[in-house]
Order: sequence, then structure tokens, then C-alpha cells
Amino acid sequence: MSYLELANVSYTYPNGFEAVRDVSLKVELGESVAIIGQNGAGKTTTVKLMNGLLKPTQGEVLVEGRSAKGATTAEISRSVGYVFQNPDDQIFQETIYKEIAYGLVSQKLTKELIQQRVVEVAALCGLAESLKEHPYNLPYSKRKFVTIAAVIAMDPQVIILDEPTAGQDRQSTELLGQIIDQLAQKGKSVITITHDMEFVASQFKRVIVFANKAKRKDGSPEQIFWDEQLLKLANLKQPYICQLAKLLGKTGVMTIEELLERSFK
Ligand SMILES: Nc1ncnc2c1ncn2[C@@H]1O[C@H](COP(=O)(O)OP(=O)(O)OP(=O)(O)O)[C@@H](O)[C@H]1O
Repeated sequence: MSYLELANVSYTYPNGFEAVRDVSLKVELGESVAIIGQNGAGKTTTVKLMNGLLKPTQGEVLVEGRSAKGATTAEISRSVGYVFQNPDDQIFQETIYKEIAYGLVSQKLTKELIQQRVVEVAALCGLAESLKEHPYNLPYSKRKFVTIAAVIAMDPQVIILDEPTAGQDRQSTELLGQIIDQLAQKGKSVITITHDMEFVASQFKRVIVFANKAKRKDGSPEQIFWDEQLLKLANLKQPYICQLAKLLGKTGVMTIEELLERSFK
């Protein structure tokens, strides 16, 4: 049994626009998965269906093998946490400490336990020195880490990051990679929507591609980034290393090491 499953899920917004059509996928604990695809392909709608922010108009979401049909968003989000695309949709406390602690306070944990959890998660997310700051004193890119920290602090089994790489510099993107690795090592599932193909190639072993409302392919970076028809359909670019390899007449290459090995063999 998979921890999270979408079974033939479709979603039509109340205005009648169908955004997701017949998507099925399974995610195991300890897995980190990238979701990629053109703008408007249905990625964000799909992940909102995973944590109950939206309810499928057809099909079923299962968490730990149980249908999430009758569960509230609050109940599902204890298991499946969602970090919003725009941090300003999520932040509402006046210090970073309070923002990270907010969900823990409502879980009625002891003050000591809350403090311990906040300090630990802040350190993981590069916010250890900023806990007393007002979130809006920090730049957008850091505010994104505040919202990531707040969701991690709640300790859900699945953490969904919606475009965490948007507006991040190289150092922050590396930090994101470290956070994802640490969460996966602790047995969490991390599902990440991103438009950063370099990040996908270097960080993920499983990639799901969306195009025109539907899941088109689920595979390794190599299976995805060397499928030219798929890239065209989903309007995606190969990572630079694949582009370089292609110019040199090599296929199936995903790293500099592989390219060097294949070039000088
Ligand atoms: N509340 C809404 N009401 C009606 N249509 C919506 C609503 N929210 C999103 N849509 C539409 O649903 C489609 C899918 O949107 P979604 O945000 O899931 O795509 P996406 O793949 O995440 O795109 P992006 O990469 O641009 O974030 C888009 O055409 C979008 O305009």
C-alpha cells in the first residue's frame, strides 16, 4: 500500500473550467518526486487535491489506504502538508518564531516542545538568526523558507512544495536540496513542483510530467529529459548538461561525469 494515492482523479473549478483530467499516481514514504510541466498544466490543482484544499470532482484521493473523501482539509493536512506557491498567502504572524510555532500551538504541545521544534526547523531552513524578525522584514526568497519551516514543524508525512525554487538564488536552491534530502532521509515524502530543470536533474530520481490537464509520464530524469516528443508536448527544456551532450552526439547523459566518461571511453 502506498502512503498517498490519486486514483483517476479529475477536477473542474466551480466556474466550469476542467483543470485536471483522470490523474492516477502513487507516492511512497521516503520518496522525493518532482512535478514539472508547462504553465496551467494542472500541477498546482493536482497537489491541492492531494492535501484536501480541493476535493476531486471525480476519482479518489487515498491517504494511508483510506479514502480522504469525508476528511476535512485540516485533518488531511496533518498527514499531507502543503507549502503555498506564494508565501504571502500563508504568512500572517508578526514574528518568524510565531509563524513557525503557530500550528504547534494549536496542537496544544508544551511550550518546551514547541520551542525545541521551532529552533530545530529554523536551523534546517536557514532561519536560526531570524526568529525574532517580522517576516516582512525578510526578502521574498527567505519568506518562502519561513512557510516551508512552518509546514515541516507540523511533522506531516508528506510535504508538498509548490515552486520553492522561484526567485531563489543558487545558494538558496542548494539549501532547498539539502532540506529535501534530509526530509527524505527521515522517511518523509517530498513532492516538489518546479520550473527549474537544473534543480530537477540534480535533485530528483523520480519526475512526473503534466501537460494539458493530465499526467503524461512518470519516470527517472533520464527517461523524461531524453524523451523529445514529451518535452515538446509539455513545452519543457532539457537541462544544460543534456543540451551539451546532445550537441556532442551523446544521448541518455544526465551528469558531467557521465558525459566525460562517454566522451573519452
Ligand atoms: N480558481 C480557479 N478557477 C478557475 N480556473 C482556475 C482556478 N485556479 C486555476 N485555474 C486554471 O486551472 C488551470 C490549471 O492551473 P494550475 O495552477 O493547476 O496549473 P499549473 O500547472 O500549476 O500552472 P503554473 O505552472 O503556471 O503554476 C489553469 O488554466 C488555471 O488558469
